[in-house]
Amino acid sequence: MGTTVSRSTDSGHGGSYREGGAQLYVSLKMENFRIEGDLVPHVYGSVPIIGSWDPSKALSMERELASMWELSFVVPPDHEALDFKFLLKPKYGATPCVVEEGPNRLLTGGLLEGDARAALFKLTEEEEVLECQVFIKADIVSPLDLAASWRAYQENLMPSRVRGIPDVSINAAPDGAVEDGSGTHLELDLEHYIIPAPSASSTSYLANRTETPTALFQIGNPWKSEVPFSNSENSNSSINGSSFTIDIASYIKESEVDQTRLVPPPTMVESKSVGTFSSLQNKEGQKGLFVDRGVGSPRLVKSASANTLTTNLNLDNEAKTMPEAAGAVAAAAVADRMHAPKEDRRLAIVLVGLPARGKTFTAAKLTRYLRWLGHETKHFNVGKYRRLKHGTNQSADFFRADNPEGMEARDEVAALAMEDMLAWMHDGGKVGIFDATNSTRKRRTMLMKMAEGKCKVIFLETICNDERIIERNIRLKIQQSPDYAEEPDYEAGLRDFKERLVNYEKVYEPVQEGSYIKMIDMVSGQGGQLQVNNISGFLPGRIVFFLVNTHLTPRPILLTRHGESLHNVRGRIGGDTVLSEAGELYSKKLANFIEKRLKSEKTASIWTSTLQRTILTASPIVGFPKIQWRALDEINSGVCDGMTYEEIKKNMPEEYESRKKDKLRYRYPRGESYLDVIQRLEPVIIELERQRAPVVVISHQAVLRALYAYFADRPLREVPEIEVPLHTIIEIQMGVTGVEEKRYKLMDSTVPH
Ligand SMILES: Nc1ncnc2c1ncn2[C@@H]1O[C@H](COP(=O)(O)OP(=O)(O)O)[C@@H](O)[C@H]1O
Ligand SMILES: O=P(O)(O)OC[C@H]1O[C@@](CO)(OP(=O)(O)O)[C@@H](O)[C@@H]1O
Repeated sequence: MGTTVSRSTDSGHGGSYREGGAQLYVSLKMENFRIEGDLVPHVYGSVPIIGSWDPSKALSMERELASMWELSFVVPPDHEALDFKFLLKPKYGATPCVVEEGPNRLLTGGLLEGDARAALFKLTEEEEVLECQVFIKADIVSPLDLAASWRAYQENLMPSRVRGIPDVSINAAPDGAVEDGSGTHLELDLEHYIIPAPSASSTSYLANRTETPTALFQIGNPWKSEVPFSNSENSNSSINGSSFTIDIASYIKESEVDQTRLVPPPTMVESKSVGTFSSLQNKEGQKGLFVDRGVGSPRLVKSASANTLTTNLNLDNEAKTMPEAAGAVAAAAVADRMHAPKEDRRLAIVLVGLPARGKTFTAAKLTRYLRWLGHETKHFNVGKYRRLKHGTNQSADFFRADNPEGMEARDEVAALAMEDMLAWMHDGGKVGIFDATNSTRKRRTMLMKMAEGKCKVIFLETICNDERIIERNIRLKIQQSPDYAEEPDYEAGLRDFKERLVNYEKVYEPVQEGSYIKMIDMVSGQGGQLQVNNISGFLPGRIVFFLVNTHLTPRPILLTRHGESLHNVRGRIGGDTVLSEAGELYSKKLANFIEKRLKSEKTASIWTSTLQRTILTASPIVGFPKIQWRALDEINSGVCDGMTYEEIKKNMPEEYESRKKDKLRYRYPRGESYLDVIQRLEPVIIELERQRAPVVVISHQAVLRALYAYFADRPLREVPEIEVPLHTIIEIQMGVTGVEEKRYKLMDSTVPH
């Protein structure tokens, strides 16, 4: 038995690895079949992360395979040399504690000094010696490597695990049609396979699904309402105990005289990337710098179940709701909370635009995206406030700029909605989306003043110059808006709405002030432009990136799990097994279904994961390019991979219970959590938004739950329980009214999962 030592020489960092903040990444493995009972291999040594020579603070290695134990950690940059030793002791006890024989092992500048040797443990007085093979790998990694997302590290750049199948492939159509298992051609009547979709149709009027006005239900003068707010620097506020009074009338008045203050010169767009270092505390209460790389880091990061990941930064109450350790989101939030000015930690996206320009549509979509990514977001629709306070039957006159009562009433409801939004942010809300026309500079100035010192404001203006699209939008509005629900005469409604539009057009002032994003003719996904001014920061950057990729071209997205796999039959999770007989039959039925469903489409693509069961499910599909995405791989169940749920319950009861308690945040040791999965799926969502042709996604249960939650606008907490049965296709129809869903069940599944 011996020891293997390696040090990456091609890391490209050159010179001293301390330069540029590069750090030492150490991966240790120990192999022996005879380590049993309570004894678990540990590592302890000269740096705090491995206990500073205190055996009780030694880091425990994790079982990777039956006979292989593993531990990786990153040494903080202020430690030149690392002395360490292996020891055996119980995971949660101090004795017995058997330290390996021989001198300390010394790593200097990433190189192991002295002889490579096996670890020898004297287990008994009678000199019984246990010899373990040891593998030591040290690597110099730059902070960027560590901080970058799962995509960046070599583990994820490995080629597909399914040998012989290229990442992109296309099967030519064979002579004759796809056959089913019995050899006869499947004549599919698609309608025959439709089953009811579980979620309510999302075509209902989007504004109805926005926040319920709170300010409207407060007693007293609506122009003077109490908002619990601590910031008292605003000249329009007066302190009253811990609450603070906003005098809305004075905001409006003041904004009439002071309109030039908010016009900074246009600046370049700045996009910042952030690292993912976070100071974490482990179960035993030891402090150490573990590196939270979010997803896909099974080799790099010490096992970390959800309950071991608690930030010890004493941040504000946002920390309660922030999905910890959710990769980029958590990293950005930590960085923002530590470095950004207080008001920049909350973001108000204020919509601007004439009626029927897609403001509510865009606001709802952005809300859905940000919530899905884990940012607490709410959509405040001023129209809803107006309808509640003034009824649904206001005529076009109400919207005339020379109608003082109408103007006052409209400003009032806008201010009330803004007030609700700011109060919500004060209670921990992160992103408020403020949806109204806000089409004059005076109104925007009022909103800016209200938000001063409390949140960052970005205007999001939707502009459309295509008369045909405007006409279509107007007709959609008449059909959907509660403003015309009681108007029996469609043409009269149309005339009134057009008159309302003219009233707005007369006083419309496009945004030229503050930070803004302008979406100009961005409906088709081709042409059009997105202009940005004075935008910086992680979240605004993501928002711009999201918006630039969205469009309204109608197309279906078909989501399906792979056909039943051998592991499904045995009730085992994860793995990379082939299909069962039933699974193979499904793959043929699916090919048949897709052939028929996408018959009239000029192009389409089939996306699979890199696991055999999805690739095999796609294999009978012909004529469409197939693309393998590693991001579509099933949730990584780490050390539980290949086990049944019963086995996990029996052998790792703590893990089983932790998952049961919080399935969304629970991270399998050396694997992923649902939140991790969501983070790694973000590029998939962006690409699904950007595609204009149909896409068929053949993936896995956990991944499809996460994708489906985005389209169906389901809250994160529900994600791990969403039903995604085998042998069923979920069709998401993207289009001008939003997202609609249909389900087709092609065959029964023989197993519950
Ligand atoms: N960027 C856009 N430009 C033009 N029309 C859009 C845009 N985004 C969505 N739409 C379309 O506009 C229709 C009406 O949108 P809605 O959000 O109700 O308008 P608004 O809130 O501006 O009155 C939507 O159903 C959608 O089809
Ligand atoms: O999060 P839970 O409910 O465990 O579901 C995810 C599990 O679904 C499974 C089946 O049990 O997906 P898949 O069918 O893709 O194999 C497991 O591999 C995976 O771990």
